[in-house]
Amino acid sequence: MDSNIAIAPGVQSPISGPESKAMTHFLRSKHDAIMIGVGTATADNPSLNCRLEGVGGYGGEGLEGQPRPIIIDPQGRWDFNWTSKVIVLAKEGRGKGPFIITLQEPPEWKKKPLEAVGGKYIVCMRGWRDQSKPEPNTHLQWMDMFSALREEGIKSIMIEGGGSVINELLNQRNFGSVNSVIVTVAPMWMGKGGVQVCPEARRENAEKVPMARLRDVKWVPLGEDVVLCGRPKLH
Ligand SMILES: NC(=O)C1=CN([C@@H]2O[C@H](COP(=O)(O)OP(=O)(O)OC[C@H]3O[C@@H](n4cnc5c(N)ncnc54)[C@H](O)[C@@H]3O)[C@@H](O)[C@H]2O)C=CC1
Ligand SMILES: Nc1nc(O)c(N)c(N[C@@H]2O[C@H](COP(=O)(O)O)[C@@H](O)[C@H]2O)n1
Repeated sequence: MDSNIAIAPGVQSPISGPESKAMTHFLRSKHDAIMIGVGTATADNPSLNCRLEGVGGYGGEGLEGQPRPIIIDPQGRWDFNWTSKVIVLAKEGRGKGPFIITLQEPPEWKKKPLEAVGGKYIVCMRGWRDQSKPEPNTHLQWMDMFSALREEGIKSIMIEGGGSVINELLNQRNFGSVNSVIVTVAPMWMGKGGVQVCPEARRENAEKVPMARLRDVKWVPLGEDVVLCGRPKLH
C-alpha cells in the first residue's frame, strides 16, 4: 500500500496472496516473454516460468504457455550458473532458456550454460548516457530493446520489475510504449527504505504536473488483494 515492491533493496519480499499470484501466472502464460532488470535477477534468483497446471512442463505439451525470460543486464552483472533457478527449469523442460540483453559481447564461458538450455545473449550496441545515472553509456532505449526482441519473434512482453525498470517505463518518454498496467495491491505496508515504485516528477513550464494516469480502469478484488488494471492515458 506504500508502493514498495520489496522491503529493502536486494531483498525478495512475498507480497501477493495466492489468488493474485495465480493471476500473475495466468498473465505469464499469455505473453511471449517476461522481462526483469538485473537487480531483480540478482536479488530474487527467480524462476520466471508459468507454473499453472496444464502448461508445458506442468502436464501440458512441450513448452506451450511458457514465456521467454528476458533479463536486462547492460554490463553483464548477472552471476548465473547451472544452479540458477531459471537455468535449472529450462534444463528440466519446465521453462524457456533466458535471453539476456547486454551492451557488450560476453565471454564464451558465460554463454555456455545459457546456450545449453536454449537461451542466448542479445547484444544491443546503442547505449546512451542517462545524466541521472552514474555509469556512462550503459543505458538502452526501450524501443531498441523491443525491436531486437521482435526480431526474435517476441511480440508481447510482460514486464515484472523491479523498481528501476517500472519507474523508467512510467516516465513520460517511455509511457507511450506501454499497452497496459496491472498492479497488485496487498493489504500491507513495507515502510520507508524499500524498493519503491515512484517515477521521476514531471514539470511543464517549471510547474509540477501529474506524472502519469490510467484510463479504462478496473479494480478487481482477488482474495485479500485488489488488482488494478488500466491503460496509459496519453495526452
Ligand atoms: N513485488 C514485485 O512484484 C516485484 C519486486 N521486485 C523487487 O525489486 C527489487 C529490484 O529492483 P531494482 O533494484 O530497482 O532493480 P531492477 O530489477 O529494476 O534492475 C535495475 C537494473 O536493470 C538494468 N536496466 C534497467 N533498465 C535499463 C535500461 N533502460 N537500459 C539499461 N539497463 C537497464 C540496469 O542495470 C539497472 O541497474 C528486488 O528487491 C525485487 O525483489 C522485482 C520485481 C517484481
Ligand atoms: N506478483 C508478484 N507478487 C509478489 O509478491 C512478488 N514478490 C513478485 N515478484 C516477482 O516475481 C518474481 C519471482 O517469480 P518466481 O516465483 O520465482 O517465478 C520476482 O523476481 C519478481 O519479478 N511478483
